[in-house]
Amino acid sequence: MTLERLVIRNAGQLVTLAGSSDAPKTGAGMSELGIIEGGGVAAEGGIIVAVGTDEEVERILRDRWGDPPWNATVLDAKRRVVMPGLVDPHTHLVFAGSREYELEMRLNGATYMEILQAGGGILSTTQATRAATEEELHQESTTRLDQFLLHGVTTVEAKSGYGLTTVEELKQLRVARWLNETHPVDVVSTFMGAHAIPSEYKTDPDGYVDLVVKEMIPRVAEEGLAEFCDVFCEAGVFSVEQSERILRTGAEYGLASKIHADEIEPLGGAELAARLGAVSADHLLKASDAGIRAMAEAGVVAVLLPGTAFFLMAPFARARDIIEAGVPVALSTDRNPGSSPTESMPIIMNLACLNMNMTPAEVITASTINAAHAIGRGRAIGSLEVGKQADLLIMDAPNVPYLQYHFGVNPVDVVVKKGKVAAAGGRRVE
Ligand SMILES: N=CN[C@@H](CCC(=O)O)C(=O)O
Ligand SMILES: [Zn+2]
Repeated sequence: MTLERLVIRNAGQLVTLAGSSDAPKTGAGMSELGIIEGGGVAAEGGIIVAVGTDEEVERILRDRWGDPPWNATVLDAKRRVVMPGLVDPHTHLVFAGSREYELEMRLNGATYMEILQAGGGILSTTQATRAATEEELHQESTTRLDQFLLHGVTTVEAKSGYGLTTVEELKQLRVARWLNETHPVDVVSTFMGAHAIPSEYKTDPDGYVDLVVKEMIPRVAEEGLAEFCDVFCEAGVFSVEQSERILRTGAEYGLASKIHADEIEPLGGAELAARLGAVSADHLLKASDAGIRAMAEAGVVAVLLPGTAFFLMAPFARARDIIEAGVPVALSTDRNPGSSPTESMPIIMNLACLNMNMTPAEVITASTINAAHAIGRGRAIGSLEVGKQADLLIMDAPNVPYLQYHFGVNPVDVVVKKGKVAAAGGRRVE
């Protein structure tokens, strides 16, 4: 059996992001993209086998495959940007329904938390998700994954958290596993039973924490359904103490910690993430200076979600302060039906640049190699280096800054997933 071969040549800018597979980029390092002008890349069996100038790649391939013709798919990048596939490290992918009516309520003055406390928000999506079959959830989520793919995302993290009973949380995670098996986009699962206090436990929140800790986490671990455990640590949802108990139990069962931290109130989620050595702390709109410093010391990745600030009409996270403090920053859509209903990482990247003052180069780092580290995949994806998975994009842009300049359109032309063309010209390729 011959392994599938792919060659991309004639990139105007080949954005490699090489050299950060062991640890995410921080500070000035976030601006180092390892660009090769006039570059090329080749893959065999889904793995990158050559990266360099076109001449270097040709030489490596002659050594490896002999004289051409090579029986390979050869793509001409036409002097455009070639870069790693985007990684989205924070989504609530698997759910049923939509919540457009809440946008109108918010425009009329209701807040996100008021809607949740009145039994709407996450709780209304929970009702819809409980009522859906696994097949229905798989179908709805496949449509979302298709959109992710067309917008250049080749790996997503997906959280549970719209089940809020043991059976329903396991159902969501099984759908995520099924999507990973059936869709070209890789799906990395996170258990987030602590996403909201379900109505049944409204008067007994600690009883719900008991259920998460004593029943849900052991079952999730037993079935091997998730790699990470996440908590919505927020005033009126899960306290710092409750969050700590849940995340420590998750860690005992082998689930690495993530946390929705300091999104609406400055509760101390960033400090907790640092104390626990969490892989990432996400949102951070209200993170304190001390929390940010502690994250830098502990090496916690900050996953910033500017789509959420934009859609909730809230002040954006302090990306500049966070980067300058030495915290590695990643970006994500936070795809969910309430606070960020988009699969477009390119739009998120535009928002990060124009509303959080991240440079075009930092935005690329945050959406590739640093995002890969935020889900424990830094050694496998997120950069174009020999031995890594051949997930890459040809963009309709002559250079990196152009990607943030020509906003509001989908800049992705070709998506290569594991060495095969998975989408081109805005359509999936089977
Ligand atoms: N903030 C908590 N969870 C999600 C929103 C989920 C929802 O509204 O359905 C978030 O990350 O923004
Ligand atoms: Zn979220």
